[in-house]
Amino acid sequence: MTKTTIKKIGVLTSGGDAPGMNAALRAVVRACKYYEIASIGIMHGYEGLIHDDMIELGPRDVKNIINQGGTFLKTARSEEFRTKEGRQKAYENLKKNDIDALVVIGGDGSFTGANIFHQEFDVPFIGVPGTIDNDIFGTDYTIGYDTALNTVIEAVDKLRDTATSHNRVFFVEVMGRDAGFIALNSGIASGAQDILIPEQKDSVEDLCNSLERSEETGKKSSIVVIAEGEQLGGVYEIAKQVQARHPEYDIRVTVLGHIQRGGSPTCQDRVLASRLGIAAVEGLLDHKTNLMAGIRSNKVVFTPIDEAIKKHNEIDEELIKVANILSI
Ligand SMILES: Nc1ncnc2c1ncn2[C@@H]1O[C@H](COP(=O)(O)OP(=O)(O)OP(=O)(O)O)[C@@H](O)[C@H]1O
Ligand SMILES: O=P(O)(O)OC[C@H]1O[C@](O)(CO)[C@@H](O)[C@@H]1O
Ligand SMILES: [Mg+2]
Repeated sequence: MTKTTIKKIGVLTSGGDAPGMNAALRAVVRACKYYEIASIGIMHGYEGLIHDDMIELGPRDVKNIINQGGTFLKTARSEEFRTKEGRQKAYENLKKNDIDALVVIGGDGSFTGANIFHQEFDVPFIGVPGTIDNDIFGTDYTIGYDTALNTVIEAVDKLRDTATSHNRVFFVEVMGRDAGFIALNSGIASGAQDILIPEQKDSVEDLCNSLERSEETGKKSSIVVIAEGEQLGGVYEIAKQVQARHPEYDIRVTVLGHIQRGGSPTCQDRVLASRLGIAAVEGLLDHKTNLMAGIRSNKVVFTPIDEAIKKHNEIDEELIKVANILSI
């Protein structure tokens, strides 16, 4: 199937939604029109392939969505697609709808699914990294990450107001079950006293030392940003352990949760999504497959999907240093 002339591209969004997925969808649909091929939107991620839930899309069908969070196509974490039978059904529906290739907008799991599907049925695909976590190798930024960061700092700025008024210590949990990019960058931008991420070995003792150090120099309230995937047992457990060592601290915990996944995408996410959506279509028309379109040093690049899935962007040590120096 790889060398078939592509006349119709199917596009889906899969995994956790991310602000900017709609802008990517819009770009895919309009690029298809520009290159005079058809596009079809597959609903609910891989579920829509399995259950033949798809809609033909033209340029006007994706109007007024560039500014909207969520995903017009809906998304899902499809258990059935993890099975051979589920993927067989997906392939049959793909043939039935004359779809020649796929654009998969999602995260590492979605790319893994597409890769297995390709190995089994030789369906060409290109991945577009849409996840707030920024945990995908081969791109400096994933779609949704910048918006999520801005949502976090807006929330933490508000928490700072009340923390300061009451002389409190706030522990704020942000998303990132495996990655600390949101925590590290939002923590720096919101002036956190400490930032705990899964990629770093932290301890409650070090955290207490940091809080005590700032207290000694006159600090009356603090914000600690903690990534969801941090290894010390979760934000409530960390707060409990700090409270045990410092009964005098007035501690509060805030879990920002799914608020981080919503909202109108930032300019950066809209532009990124627009560029990558077009690149994915152009790549497929150029008979590229099993690649992810990403952005590196502000240039569109393609990375083998295996690398995008298996390799990891390292946490930038310079950012750790910045966070440490500024929390003096
Ligand atoms: N090994 C696999 N085989 C088949 N399908 C898979 C596999 N891994 C993931 N998928 C499919 O991809 C979907 C999305 O994967 P996952 O839930 O890991 O999210 P993601 O794409 O990594 O996005 P995010 O991490 O941002 O939420 C899964 O629900 C499943 O349908
Ligand atoms: O919406 P769900 O299925 O609870 O998933 C939450 C997870 O999805 C993400 O938002 C994106 O991968 C993670 O940061 C978070 O751990
Ligand atoms: Mg993932």
